[in-house]
Amino acid sequence: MIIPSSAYDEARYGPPRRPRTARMRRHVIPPRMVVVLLLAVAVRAPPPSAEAFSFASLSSSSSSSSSSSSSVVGRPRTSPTTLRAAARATTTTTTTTTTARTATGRRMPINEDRPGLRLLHSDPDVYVIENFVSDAACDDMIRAALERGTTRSPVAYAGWTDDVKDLVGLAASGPVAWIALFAAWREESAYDGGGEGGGGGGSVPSLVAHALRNYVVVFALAVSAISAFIKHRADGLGELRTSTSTTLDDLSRFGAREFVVRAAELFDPASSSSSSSSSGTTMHPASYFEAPTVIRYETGQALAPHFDANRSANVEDANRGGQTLSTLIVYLNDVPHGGTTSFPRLPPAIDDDRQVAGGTCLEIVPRRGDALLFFPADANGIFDDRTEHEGRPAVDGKWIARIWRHAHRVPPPFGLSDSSIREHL
Ligand SMILES: O=C(O)CCC(=O)C(=O)O
Ligand SMILES: [Fe+2]
Repeated sequence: MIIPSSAYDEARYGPPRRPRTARMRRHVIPPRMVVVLLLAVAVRAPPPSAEAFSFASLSSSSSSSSSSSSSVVGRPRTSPTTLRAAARATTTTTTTTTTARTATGRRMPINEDRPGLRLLHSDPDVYVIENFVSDAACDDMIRAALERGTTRSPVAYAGWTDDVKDLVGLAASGPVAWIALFAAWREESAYDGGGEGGGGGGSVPSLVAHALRNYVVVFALAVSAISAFIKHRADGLGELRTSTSTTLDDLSRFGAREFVVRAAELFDPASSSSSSSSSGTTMHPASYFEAPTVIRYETGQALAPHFDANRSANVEDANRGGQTLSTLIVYLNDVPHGGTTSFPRLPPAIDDDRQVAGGTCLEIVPRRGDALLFFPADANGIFDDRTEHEGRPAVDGKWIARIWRHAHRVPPPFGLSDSSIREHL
């Protein structure tokens, strides 16, 4: 809080200010004014970047015991607000931004010869892969999820590091500095103009000291307000994802194992068993996966438009393999009504029976055993905003299993353990 000059307590805040000298009074522009102007110029805020107020990353997570995460960025249809979100735990991160930063690089490589691979959209590439896993594997994954129990897929705030940085930076260099300086100047003026001591005080060091003190106080208040605002936004983001989910990290179950094996073959054309990491050590391709997450949508449940990549992945997702380079979803049941996966920024797939008839954007009808494959970021981890997507509200019940392929090894509890990979893959 800015302490009004009338309440100023010199005993507490510093020694009495010395009276102004005659020499100081002769200046046309009082020195304190010069200091205020100089400081104001020095700290003047640059124009906020377009993204300064774009709240984007949320991350949602399932509350299963071993949580994996990914990030989804979403903009709810119900709100014009842009949100950026990244998923934590078994989930989804939601991120939307007002400004598009389109990935320009190539996506990560895959096995292009995979039978059943069908391109629905090129650049950004979106594929359907027919019969990616067997019906029996689909049923087993649903059974495993039911046995384990699904819980509400939470949404945790991702991208918060950038958002906090932007807001704090903006506040620190702009409003906070101005308020602190103005308040200090007022205090000084009030003190000079008839305060106790008959016009004493008002020295430059004193003004600077007051400005700094005010700055600290106002800055602390601004940070508290920003924290409360961000928490409020994060809490609200939970509503963007109403499904329930759980993680399947037990590869002794054949359904999950089949899914992971197929995914490993898809992402590592060179070998279905092992590949070399850039560090020279041998890494199984599944080491880059988050453990499969099974997500259940009951009637009316949905996942709002979001992104699976997180612009702040290097920091916020460092313990889960960094950026999400690819999303692989398998539909575990046929969903005749509702529950489509849509890409609001991409055009409909012409003449494709997976495309929703009459749809205005790329919108895929879930069919048991089929996979949907796309790339939320390019091979270098650059976020691709064109891959915004959503799980439309379910009418019939819908089950999916999802693997996020990250840029680096994903250690447990988010990824699969080395022993599990060694033993089952
Ligand atoms: O439910 C869907 O169709 C999409 C799910 C999804 O985007 C996700 O889990 O990140
Ligand atoms: Fe997603």
